[in-house]
Amino acid sequence: MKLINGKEISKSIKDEIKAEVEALKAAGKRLPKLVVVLVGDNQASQVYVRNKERGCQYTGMLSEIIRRDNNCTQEELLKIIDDLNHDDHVDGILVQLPLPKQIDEQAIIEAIDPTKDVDGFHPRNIAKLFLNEEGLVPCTPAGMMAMLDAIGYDLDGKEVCVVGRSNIVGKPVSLLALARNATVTIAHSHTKDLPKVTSRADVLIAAIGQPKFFTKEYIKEGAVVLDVGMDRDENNKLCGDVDFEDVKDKCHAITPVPGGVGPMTIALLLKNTMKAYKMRG
Ligand SMILES: Nc1nc2c(c(=O)[nH]1)N[C@@H](CN(C=O)c1ccc(C(=O)N[C@@H](CCC(=O)O)C(=O)O)cc1)CN2
Repeated sequence: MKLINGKEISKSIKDEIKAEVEALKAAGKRLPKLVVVLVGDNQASQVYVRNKERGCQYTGMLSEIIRRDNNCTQEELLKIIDDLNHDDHVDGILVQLPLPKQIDEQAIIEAIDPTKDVDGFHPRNIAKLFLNEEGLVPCTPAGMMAMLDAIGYDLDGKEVCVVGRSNIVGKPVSLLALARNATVTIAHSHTKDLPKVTSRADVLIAAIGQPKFFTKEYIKEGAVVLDVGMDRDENNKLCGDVDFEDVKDKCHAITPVPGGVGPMTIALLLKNTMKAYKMRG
């Protein structure tokens, strides 16, 4: 079994970005800037946002975090986004999800200038992904493709099963796999006989948010398993959707949690910020 090390792969992506930022600095150019908006006090979101800030610091990119409490209104947030859209020093805008219930997430996503939408969630960027056009691609799905590239795994003609149909992960990663000529199945909570469906897959992408759900009867011998889960086990320890210990000897390659897909999300966010900077000229 090959362990797909997200920490290592993400570091090499961050090092490439760092070199690009150093070249910009040496040329006396303006540096790329990411602004993250964090609303509320979700503990996990605080960690992810801190990691995003650290990622920017590592590469030398500029970053700013705008924090608002749980009572922030939709109007207040829309005003923040409008200001950032018009700020020429800002290349990337990211609103950390989830948002408090009084705020309509989709309205917020749609308010972000698509050229600064480094999450790749704006309908215009989703349309580009759908049409296989160049745009800003959601970070977690793009991170998984970068992991497959890093281990030299070609999706052409392979059976990929994505379990989970979220707008952030399941749907976009299915489109990316399709663009690489994979045969894609999207399974979800209404899928009948899930083990039969998943055990046909050369690549299983687990994105359902249920701790250690996927045991070895769900896995094809020699499969590649990408675990997007960020769950807590019975001892409150961080784990994925896949029962790593149970499946590891059946896989060709597998991502751990932590240290797998998560760090790739951050690296691809930095890559998108650099891309947005370059696109804006
Ligand atoms: N606006 C967005 N919100 C959210 C996204 C997103 O892509 N854009 N995705 C997730 C959370 N997320 C990024 O924001 C994210 C999740 C996990 C990690 C990560 O590095 N995880 C570590 C473990 C961290 C820990 O100790 O808890 C790992 O897997 O090794 C990075 C980013 C929802 N919201």
